[in-house]
Amino acid sequence: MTSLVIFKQHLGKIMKKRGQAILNDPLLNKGTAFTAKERDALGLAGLLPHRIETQDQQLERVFSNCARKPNDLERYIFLMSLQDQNEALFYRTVLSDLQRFMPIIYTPTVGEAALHYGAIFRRPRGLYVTAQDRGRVREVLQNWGGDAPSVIVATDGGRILGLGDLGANGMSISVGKLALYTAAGGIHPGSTLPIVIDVGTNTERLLSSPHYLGLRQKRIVGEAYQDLMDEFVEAVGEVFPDAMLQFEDFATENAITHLARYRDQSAIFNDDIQGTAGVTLAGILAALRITDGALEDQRVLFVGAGSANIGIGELVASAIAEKGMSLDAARKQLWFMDRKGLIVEGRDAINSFAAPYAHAHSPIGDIATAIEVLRPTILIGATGQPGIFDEPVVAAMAKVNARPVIFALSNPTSRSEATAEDVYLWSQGKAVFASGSPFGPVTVNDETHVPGQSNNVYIFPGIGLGVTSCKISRVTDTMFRAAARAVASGVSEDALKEGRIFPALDEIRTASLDIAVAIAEIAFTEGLAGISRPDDLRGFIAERMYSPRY
Ligand SMILES: NC(=O)C1=CN([C@@H]2O[C@H](COP(=O)(O)OP(=O)(O)OC[C@H]3O[C@@H](n4cnc5c(N)ncnc54)[C@H](OP(=O)(O)O)[C@@H]3O)[C@@H](O)[C@H]2O)C=CC1
Ligand SMILES: CC(=O)C(=O)O
Ligand SMILES: [Mg+2]
Repeated sequence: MTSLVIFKQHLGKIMKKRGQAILNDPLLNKGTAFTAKERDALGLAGLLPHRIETQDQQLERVFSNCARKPNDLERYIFLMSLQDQNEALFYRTVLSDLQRFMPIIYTPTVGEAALHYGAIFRRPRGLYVTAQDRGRVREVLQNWGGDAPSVIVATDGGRILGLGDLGANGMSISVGKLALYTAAGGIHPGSTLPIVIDVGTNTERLLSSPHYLGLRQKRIVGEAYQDLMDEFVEAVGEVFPDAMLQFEDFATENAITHLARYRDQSAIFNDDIQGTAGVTLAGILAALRITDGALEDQRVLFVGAGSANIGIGELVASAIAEKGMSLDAARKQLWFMDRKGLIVEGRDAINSFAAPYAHAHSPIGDIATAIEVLRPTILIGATGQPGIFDEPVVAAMAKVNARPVIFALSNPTSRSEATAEDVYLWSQGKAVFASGSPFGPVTVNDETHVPGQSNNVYIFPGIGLGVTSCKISRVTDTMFRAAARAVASGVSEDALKEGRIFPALDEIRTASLDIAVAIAEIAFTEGLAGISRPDDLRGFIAERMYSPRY
């Protein structure tokens, strides 16, 4: 369902609801901004203070209240409470300054919120499907009761950011991702549905915490887990047939298994595998405009062989192969390391998904040596291990490249493989650097470098916008390559001059629209769109983007 249709539904709803029911509905509530006419027509007389405010005046109050909070976790709690009261004002706030507010509602602060979900819990949001719901998942989904969602984000909390298994606390991530679908992708907030699939947790700290709100048991595994997932996906297809389903922050093996099992059933994708791949390919393409390199000439060393890096490897290999070589040959340019060192042919304990990258080579244990031997042009970390890109690693990259490209993708900031400051300093300002969580500009030898944020937030909102606007039935890898090209081409020459290889955050809605148009074109060509191609495709999609102004 498009945002436009949802918007019309809400207009219909506001005509039906009256008085307190309107003030208690965050999708309808405007608080002190209801006009005198609206107050009379909607039975609000006496329910609000006398003074009528503009949204800008309300915004000023939000800013000053937010500024008074002692830390970002308190600002997160405050903003989530605003979202529960007045969604339009919440999104107006977030969009007024994404640079300031995105790190609060998303990484890094959302990581802290996920760690403390039970302790800071105020009110439920979304749906909680548990292992005990086996056999009645449909019924649970039907209890949603709100408007049918067009975008669902579901996690089982198996690997939240780089923070490990957080069980039911993973709900914070589903909520955070969907806030960005609305802010960055213009998906109407009334058509988003966050879900946690609570299958337990293996994290002892949570199991013994008095505040933990999830199922207090170890994770279900094997057949019991797979059966629940099958039932869940089937139930989503029946209860919410028009919804796109995004899998988020499943542990790697489950992430890869679910994607392979369900991706051909409907519009389903995995953000950590495909969204991360899209944004990183975008970053590489933009970085090559700085280094003056060609994609097919790159050698990439991936540190970490989990869902994030494997997804990136597969997309980068397919993009290199598009330049005119076989997928096998393209994969030979990509190398992977895990905790046991370089993944090479014949080594033990190689996961099946990493096997295509186990090239013939002698073993190498540490990253700096691997760089000296393999001479990668690009180094990508997705390990959740802070600081493993240390001075010898960065110096080795700077020794073998005039402009080394280094991505430290792990989130939140506390898990980043390196800080921006260290990478610029240790490479004497030569590195083209991006990170999963934001870092500020760094000046080295009087030159200021602005790190990019290589985070899938640059991809999934645009995918959602395209899929929901044009009723796209499948989300394909071709679409993620197109999304990457769309984001990379949105990076200005001025941005590149300061080392920034992603669009500025205040341009993210344009980037999402570019992606939506690009993937819709593919869907029309491949017969995957559920509508006829509008003459003005860009205008058609743009007019479906939610605006939080009253
Ligand atoms: N920026 C973005 O948009 C995104 C970032 N991420 C980030 O990526 C990170 C990883 O996610 P995911 O791939 O799912 O996680 P996994 O935990 O499945 O994978 C981590 C990988 O890192 C390896 N590793 C751990 N420690 C080291 C080490 N010291 N040296 C070399 N390799 C090591 C592990 O090796 P082994 O197999 O031997 O244990 C494993 O292969 C997370 O921190 C997450 O926040 C994820 C998605 C999007
Ligand atoms: C950004 C993201 O999806 C992650 O760190 O898991
Ligand atoms: Mg994720």
